[in-house]
Amino acid sequence: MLRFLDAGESHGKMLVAILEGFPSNVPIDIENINKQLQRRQIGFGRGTRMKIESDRIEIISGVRGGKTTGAPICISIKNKDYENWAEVMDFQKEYNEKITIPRPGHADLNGFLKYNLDDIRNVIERASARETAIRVAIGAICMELLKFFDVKFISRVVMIGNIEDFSYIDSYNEDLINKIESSPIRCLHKDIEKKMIKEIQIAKEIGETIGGAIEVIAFGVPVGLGSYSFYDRRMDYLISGAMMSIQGVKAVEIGNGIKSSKLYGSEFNDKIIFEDGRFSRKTNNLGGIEGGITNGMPIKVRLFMKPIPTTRREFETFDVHGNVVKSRYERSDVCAVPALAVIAENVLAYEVAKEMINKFAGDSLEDLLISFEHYINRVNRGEDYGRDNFSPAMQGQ
Ligand SMILES: Cc1cc2nc3c(=O)[nH]c(=O)nc-3n(C[C@H](O)[C@H](O)[C@H](O)COP(=O)(O)O)c2cc1C
Ligand SMILES: C=C(O[C@@H]1CC(C(=O)O)=C[C@@H](OP(=O)(O)O)[C@H]1O)C(=O)O
Repeated sequence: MLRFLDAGESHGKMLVAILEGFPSNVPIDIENINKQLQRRQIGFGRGTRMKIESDRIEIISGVRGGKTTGAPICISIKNKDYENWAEVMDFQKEYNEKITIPRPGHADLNGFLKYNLDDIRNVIERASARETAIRVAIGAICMELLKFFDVKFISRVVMIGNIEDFSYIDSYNEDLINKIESSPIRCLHKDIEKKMIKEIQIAKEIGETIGGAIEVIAFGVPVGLGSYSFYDRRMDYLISGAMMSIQGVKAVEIGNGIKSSKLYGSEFNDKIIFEDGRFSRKTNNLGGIEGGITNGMPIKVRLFMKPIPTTRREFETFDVHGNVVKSRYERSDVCAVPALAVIAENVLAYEVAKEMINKFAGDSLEDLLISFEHYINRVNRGEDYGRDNFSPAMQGQ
């Protein structure tokens, strides 16, 4: 079973993670991981912190001679900003300037009360979305594995404030990807991109922040990941939980889930097609998941992100002692929706890789591929594919 643990504070020395259960012999090109980290950092609307950081992964264990060994993969990403925070973050010497004014919308007040702290700084440090950098690195390692199964991802921004671009993408296409990757806001259409940028600029000028939505699609995921047999094996449970755990995400839609409640069953169902010995679907309203199991269509997920909680615009609030005070502002992103798209892509890669490893259980890449090939031959059977071609265990039954 694939799993990971991560640790690290936003302004601490570094972020670290251990990924366990990853198969051996998977080539790891560190520049591919760094590319994902870099993609997460760009995007119109980010604050000054992203000018300080230039995230790069360091591999500490589990990879040797360019390939995974099957041992736990330990990775880290340095926080360059630590240099400016060494005194504040010192693990021994207490820092005297405590933060006592919680920001609504952030974890500040709840974390302060829950952990019986005397400084909101301790909440901020771990609640921060800085943690998404290491999660992207984990997902990027999973992408290195998924390449062997031809699983590919597209992510883009579909909404900023009131500006929408829900145009339909049904296939993996390099041309589309180039357009998205060259857009400062990961928007597919230039005219809409301009309007989205304008929305962010207006928010910034008035000291406000703004949210939006993204879409991520995984192409090439085979039929049969996840299961209906138990709630926590359902693919939609796994994906939506992982996506909701990303800071600022307030809603997850799988396929055209929101529209579904307005349609008749026969309009919404994705009709079954059987052609050239393969099953597929006429449409993909369900976003590639039925009964908790992938159905071979692209997995399509939309995430809706609230506006960033920290605003430059001042307001009256309460400090932790119950005194009326002015709100506190240091620095902040105005919009992080483009970054969310990249995060979601990598978070989805982890969930898909985890279920691929569950389904095609093997300790090495070669074992996984043999199991995968056997399975794909079985499910994509042509009309002449008889029972004898099933696994040896089933022959003669
Ligand atoms: C990439 C990214 C960057 C973010 N940047 C900020 C930020 O600069 N300031 C801020 O207050 N919140 C920021 N957030 C959102 C907060 O981390 C988040 O709202 C907070 O941790 C509370 O969690 P919740 O919104 O999931 O309840 C960011 C989120 C993401 C995904
Ligand atoms: C550091 C990152 O995002 C941070 C997420 C974040 C928050 O409150 O979630 C607050 C900001 O941090 P700071 O207070 O240092 O400016 C963002 O920059 C990152 O994405 O790498």
